[in-house]
Amino acid sequence: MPLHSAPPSAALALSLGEPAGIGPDIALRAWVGRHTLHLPAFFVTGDADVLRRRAARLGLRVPVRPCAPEEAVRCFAEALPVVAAGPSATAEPGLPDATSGPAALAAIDAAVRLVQAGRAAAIVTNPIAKSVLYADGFTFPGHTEYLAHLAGSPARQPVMMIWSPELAVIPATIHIPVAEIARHFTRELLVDTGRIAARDLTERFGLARPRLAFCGLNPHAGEQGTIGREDEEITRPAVEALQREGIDARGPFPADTLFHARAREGYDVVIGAYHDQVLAPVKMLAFERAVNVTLGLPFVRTSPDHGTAFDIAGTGQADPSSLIEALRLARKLADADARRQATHNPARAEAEPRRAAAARRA
Ligand SMILES: NC(=O)C1=CN([C@@H]2O[C@H](COP(=O)(O)OP(=O)(O)OC[C@H]3O[C@@H](n4cnc5c(N)ncnc54)[C@H](O)[C@@H]3O)[C@@H](O)[C@H]2O)C=CC1
Ligand SMILES: NCC(=O)COP(=O)(O)O
Repeated sequence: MPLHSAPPSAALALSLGEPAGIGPDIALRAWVGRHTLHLPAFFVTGDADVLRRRAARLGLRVPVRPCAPEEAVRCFAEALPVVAAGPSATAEPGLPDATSGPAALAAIDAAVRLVQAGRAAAIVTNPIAKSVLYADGFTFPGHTEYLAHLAGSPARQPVMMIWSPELAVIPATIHIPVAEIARHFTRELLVDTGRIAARDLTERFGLARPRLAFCGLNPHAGEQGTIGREDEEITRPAVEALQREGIDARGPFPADTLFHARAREGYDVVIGAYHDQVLAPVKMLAFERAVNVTLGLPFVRTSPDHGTAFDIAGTGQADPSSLIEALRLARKLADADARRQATHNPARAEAEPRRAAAARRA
């Protein structure tokens, strides 16, 4: 899939997220800390009034300024740039309402359109409440699958990685009921996931030969097939298939002994069978620093590792650290994509600013 890359001067697009969640709180607090934290410039896509109301409630003096994406870098020093998108949202903090879903979705759609047009360097998404969107008829499990759909990704399954300096993990199956995990846990899924992880960790994260550790589905990785056959019949053949392609895949390993400090020195990322098997360890180790990254997309997308935290929205207790790390990582990965594109295709890289200008005029 060709990469979308914006001129290095383009800002990051941050989607508003669920208007009743902590997305507005952490966006405002990140902007307040922009100078001391040396944050890359970003603009929010969504309803500017949500941010104005939240700033007033939190007692934050943040000038919220509607602008075009191209003005965001210049504007960022003195105001929080907002690119208007979608309908007004009326939800109070902690209380999503009927305007929540459409507003959250429009903010994501706008961010994607802008990155695809080369008008944003990458997208960072604030948390959405899945149940609120499902109630509104949203048919994708989460951002990960929705973004892959918008990007026209050919992958059988988009890849979610939660990355932190301490530990990086990928759940092979994502937001599905536990009762359905075994049915979705296939050799093809693991091989596809391993390939996408190996490619993005090499090309975007700069690891020469990423080491992928596969978790077993069963206790003790099945104990040679005596506690469930899946790890002998699915996980091991998937690891061997990846090894034949030259990918450094290892396992299956029992999940219970894969996350202690010495074990973590033996791999770059864990590919687990299901969501909680691998997200619980990384959130325990690095809740404030971990970042959700979607792998295999033609543009960069990161997100804080946490959710909408309705219990503390609008109270001033929301910690913006994970969003700050998500902004930093998005900038780093987008710059890596732009450098790679310039190396592999200098003519295209040179034409990119003209293409983006044409897209703006269109
Ligand atoms: N990327 C996304 O869009 C994500 C969305 N979600 C959604 O979030 C909603 C709530 O999910 P929960 O499981 O309750 O997880 P949550 O992460 O929203 O909250 C769990 C606990 O951590 C606290 N917390 C979370 N972020 C915090 C922060 N930045 N600073 C201080 N405390 C924080 C909350 O107050 C709560 O006590 C769900 O609807 C879920 O679908 C969950 C994870 C990621
Ligand atoms: N638990 C992670 C999560 O819910 C994030 O999902 P996504 O919206 O990034 O697909």
